[in-house]
Amino acid sequence: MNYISIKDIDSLSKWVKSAIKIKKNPLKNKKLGKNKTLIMLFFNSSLRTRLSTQKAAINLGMNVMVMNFGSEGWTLEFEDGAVMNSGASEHIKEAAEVVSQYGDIIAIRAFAGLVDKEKDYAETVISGFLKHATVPIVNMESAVRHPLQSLADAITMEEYKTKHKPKVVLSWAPHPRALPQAVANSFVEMMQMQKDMDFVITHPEGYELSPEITKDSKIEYDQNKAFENADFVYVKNWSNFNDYGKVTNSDPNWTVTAEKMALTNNGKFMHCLPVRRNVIVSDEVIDSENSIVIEQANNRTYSAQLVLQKILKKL
Ligand SMILES: CCC[C@H](NC(C)=O)C(=O)O
Ligand SMILES: NC(=O)OP(=O)(O)O
Repeated sequence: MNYISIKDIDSLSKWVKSAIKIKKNPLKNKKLGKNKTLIMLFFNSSLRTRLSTQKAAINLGMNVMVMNFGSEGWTLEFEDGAVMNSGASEHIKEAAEVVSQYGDIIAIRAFAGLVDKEKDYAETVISGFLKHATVPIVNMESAVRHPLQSLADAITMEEYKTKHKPKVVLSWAPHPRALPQAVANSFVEMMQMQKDMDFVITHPEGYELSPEITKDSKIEYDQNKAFENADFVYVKNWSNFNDYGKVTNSDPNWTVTAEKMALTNNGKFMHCLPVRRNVIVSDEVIDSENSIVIEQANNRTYSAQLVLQKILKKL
């Protein structure tokens, strides 16, 4: 069993309930991971994913090995049959097979390069590990998806929802750097699995996410209209998908302010973090009692722990 996409989950509602049960007694399965090793490979930076996933493994009694592959590992070649006479020192085939011998589960973070859309959306890096590794793979944010985040997001909304069918908004907000679409993509895919939620995506025209992700999800180009009566406002920047990897809009009118949150139904503010204060969201909003970003980050441990537990039980 791998965990690459939120769509690897057979029943989101059952997984969310299981995660909340784990949260109530996180050391219940402390022996499950005894003498099993989680290897975590980071091609990019992390705070929450690294610490919460390691904490989850510790809660299950696992050994953990972490490597900053991006700065400490060899440059990898992912193309089969490549003549390796330029930058790459090692082929993914050897790297994945060798790492598989050192651990029982491999978790990988490898962000989108935001240069070659085809390469990114082919999930080249994590697909290379999936193809050549001989142990289960967990996605800690790939080019296209961040399923540990979106499972934690689902857990958080379950904990905080106050009505049967809450309105949930995914809102773009400006950012000075080009960021991946992965978090937004996974949030959309998770929302499409929700049975009783009213979901809308809002972003400037031209900032549409991949249609293969959004499918028939509702898109509203007027942010204020999207915020009306919302119960959850999930905010995330992403770089342009159509003009791939570019920052073509940095309009501060999309920054989430108290005035915008006043349009909601006393809505909760959510963000995966890290967040650029007073660019993505005002201090007033993120410091308000309606902001649940810290508990949302806490739930990353239980999201990861449920995934690791399910994989361990199948080893
Ligand atoms: C969890 C978010 C990771 C990353 N954020 C940054 C700042 O690179 C992103 O936007 O995908
Ligand atoms: N939300 C999230 O994945 O945070 P990090 O990038 O700090 O791991």
